[in-house]
Amino acid sequence: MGDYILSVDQGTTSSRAIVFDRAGRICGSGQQEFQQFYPRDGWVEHDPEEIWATTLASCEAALSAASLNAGDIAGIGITNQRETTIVWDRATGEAIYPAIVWQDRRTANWTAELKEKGLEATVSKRTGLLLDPYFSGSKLTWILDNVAGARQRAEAGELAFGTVDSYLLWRLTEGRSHATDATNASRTLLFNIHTQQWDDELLNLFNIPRALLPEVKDSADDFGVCSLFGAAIPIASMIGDQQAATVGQACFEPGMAKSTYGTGCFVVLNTGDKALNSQHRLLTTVAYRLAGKVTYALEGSIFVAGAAVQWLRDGLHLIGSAAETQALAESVPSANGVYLVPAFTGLGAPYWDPDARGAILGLTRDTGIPHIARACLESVCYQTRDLLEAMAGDGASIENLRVDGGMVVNNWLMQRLADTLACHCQRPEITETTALGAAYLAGLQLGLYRSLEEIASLWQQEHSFAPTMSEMDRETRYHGWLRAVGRVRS
Ligand SMILES: Nc1ncnc2c1ncn2[C@@H]1O[C@H](COP(=O)(O)OP(=O)(O)O)[C@@H](O)[C@H]1O
Ligand SMILES: O=P(O)(O)OC[C@H](O)CO
Repeated sequence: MGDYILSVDQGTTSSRAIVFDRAGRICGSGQQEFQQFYPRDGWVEHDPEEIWATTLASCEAALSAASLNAGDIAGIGITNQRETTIVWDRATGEAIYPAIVWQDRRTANWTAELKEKGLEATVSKRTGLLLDPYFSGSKLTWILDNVAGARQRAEAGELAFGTVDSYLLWRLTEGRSHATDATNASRTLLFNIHTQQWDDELLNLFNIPRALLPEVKDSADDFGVCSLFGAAIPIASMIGDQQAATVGQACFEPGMAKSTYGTGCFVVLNTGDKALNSQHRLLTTVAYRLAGKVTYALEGSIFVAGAAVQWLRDGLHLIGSAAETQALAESVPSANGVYLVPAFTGLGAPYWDPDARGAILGLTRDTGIPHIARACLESVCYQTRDLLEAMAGDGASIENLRVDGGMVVNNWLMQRLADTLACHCQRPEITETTALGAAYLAGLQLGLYRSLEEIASLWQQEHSFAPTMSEMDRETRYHGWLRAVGRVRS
């Protein structure tokens, strides 16, 4: 057995697999995009079979790109888009309904009703979350109530529920393991983050039979064995993607924070063994659980970051590639008063407004594509500032932010981010931090690393962006953003 780790990163728009060596270097990777389904306004679905097929193909491609065989792989780590909800038949492994994606808002009315009944405080106290359709709980109830026979079959123990990690684990172990980890469980609205147990009162509230649920394990644990690649490989870690990036960025000390810019944007701040109760509508979540010990985090979740750039490319056809936004933004001295609020699926933290919709404001006869592209990138910076303002309100001021995700190759965006936040934005050598985090935890479980300290010593900075904008400029621009957001609120 070699000391390579195969890391599976199942994201919202593509499935990826990366082989890492012990030093955290990439040896080979594979990636496949898959189809997004928007069957109705506010609905977003994936085909679970496509999630599986693209994952499997990516793993095979990564092994082949690294010129390695299954026998060289010490273990597999799994990281995944979180909250996305799948129910499958335990006998056949087939899903009974498409995966309902985290961005899906179909249960907004129901979660609003629960809120009106005054249930949010109870739910928040136990889960650290809010009553929002983002999380898995109401999506699972919807499947049980809307797919013929699902509730009876669930009660009879014939069906299994899982977030994408559990579903992949089931497939990778050929139906032998039904488990999740504490980070993924902490996004379901059904899991008590203080007792680390599925919570009977929450299961009652959402009317979920216990027989559906996976076992909850540590993020580095013995999850089973995969024999699909020609040798038996232990699956040694599972962790939600934003938490995995927190590990990949080595944010192991309280006060350290990372921000990931992919489809959405997620800021995660390590709060150590304290589950802070946010007064500013941030989430309290499990950062990782190792050897039964929980490290908590505060999280700010933005639903649309890179997805707005994708919309410029695929929806409006204003650009040919995401990378073009940098030259376009640089080609004009300012956005000329234009603000783009990308509330395509409502607004996440700190607004939590599922009914808000997007807008481009401040258009004049002079507005051109460069201004819109620049406003699009700026919206990512302003939304991050909204989160950091909320964190500051909760007593956490962030001076250094470790950044990663597909968007951080954009140097203009990174400089603008540092200017908007008035903090240093540190880009690491390896920006595939999500896959890296899952690999590190698998390596920890298998004894390739002795401790988190050893993992932290592997983190290397590629570039740090320092703020240069005047305070007056920064504040004037941000106030314009707040006014624009005020215009799209429901
Ligand atoms: N140079 C760039 N400038 C701005 N945005 C970019 C750039 N390159 C990629 N992106 C955006 O980054 C996102 C892809 O990041 P990635 O981390 O792969 O996303 P995910 O894991 O959510 O699928 C896309 O939405 C894309 O529009
Ligand atoms: O697939 P990503 O990288 O956009 O991440 C999605 C998040 O996990 C949703 O909570």
